[in-house]
Amino acid sequence: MSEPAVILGLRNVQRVYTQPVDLLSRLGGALKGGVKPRAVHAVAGVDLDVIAGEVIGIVGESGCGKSTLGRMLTGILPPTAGEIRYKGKPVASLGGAARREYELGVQMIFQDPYSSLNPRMRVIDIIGEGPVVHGMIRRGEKEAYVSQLMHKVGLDPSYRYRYPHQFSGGQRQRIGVARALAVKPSVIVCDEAVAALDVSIQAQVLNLFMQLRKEYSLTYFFISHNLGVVSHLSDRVAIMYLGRIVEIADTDTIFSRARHPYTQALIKELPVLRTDRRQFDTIKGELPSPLNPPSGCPFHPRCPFVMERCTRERPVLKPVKAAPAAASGTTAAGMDAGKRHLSACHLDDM
Ligand SMILES: Nc1ncnc2c1ncn2[C@@H]1O[C@H](COP(=O)(O)OP(=O)(O)OP(=O)(O)O)[C@@H](O)[C@H]1O
Repeated sequence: MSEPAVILGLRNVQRVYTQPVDLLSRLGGALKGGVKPRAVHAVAGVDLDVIAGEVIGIVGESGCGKSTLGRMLTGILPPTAGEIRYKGKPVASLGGAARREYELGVQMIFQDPYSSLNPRMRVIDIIGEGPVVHGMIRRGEKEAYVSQLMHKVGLDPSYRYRYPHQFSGGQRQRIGVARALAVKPSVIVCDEAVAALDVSIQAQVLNLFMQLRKEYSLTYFFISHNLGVVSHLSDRVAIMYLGRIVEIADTDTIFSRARHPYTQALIKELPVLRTDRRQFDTIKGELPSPLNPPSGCPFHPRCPFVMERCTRERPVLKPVKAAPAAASGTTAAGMDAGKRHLSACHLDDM
């Protein structure tokens, strides 16, 4: 069987922020004069192959590094260590036309449809200027091109000379989708793309994503704090905790055979999750500050199954041993990169 095409490959990707002092104080430090900025490992080493055409969901609590990871994928933010590859080539080494192909090929849709669109620009320019500037269409073709894209995303093309404030939240998010599509991307990174919308509108926008996926053969990197939202559209789900992936598997496996206690806790909470909540309040304790991460397994202070080993040794992400009932002749190690079930928990060694 041939290997699946990896469109984005991440190897030990990290992002360290030097935390400015005012941010430090927001993180709870009782800071008086003389405090030096400290390093925050927002993303502390992520290995991941994103397969062309898949929808991969990234889930975790606020502050676990999801947005930072998403921004690194688009090139907005460079990693401080590790490597990101686009279609097999290291992004850091791309220049000229190849760099431009990557930057256009990986587009981002942001959470806030109110602040992510320039209020002084008309929709025709928001959607159409990128393709003109990058030579994908001629200026004279802009009107027809934008009208066609507006139609595709469910907007009335006759509104193309309007400004963002003349649209509802859901419509603005559709403008953001059209702007991303306009430069013909292969990958779309959706960062909490429906979190700011009413629940009924969320469903419409999620359906739009799925419809466009088929039509444009898109790969989605779908970031959300809400496992419920992610489960509806993702082929695979990666669970992040304090800057690292702690479990990853196809969506059905995550729901039927989650191995990591954190994933299990997220699933248990699902019936009580509301889309406007950013914290999972039934998991014991709070997400530790990345300024001062716990020793050993980062989840150990909140884990109901904590063992002595967990307090001193950080478990690595490794293939989950197939349970005898679930093993159907294929071992986890023998499965392709897109299907593997990996978890980072010492319980798996028992
Ligand atoms: N520009 C920055 N400077 C300093 N620290 C930052 C910066 N951006 C993010 N951080 C810190 O990095 C960590 C990860 O933040 P990030 O926004 O990536 O997490 P997240 O999971 O996307 O959270 P949210 O869902 O709230 O956006 C947090 O501790 C955050 O305070």
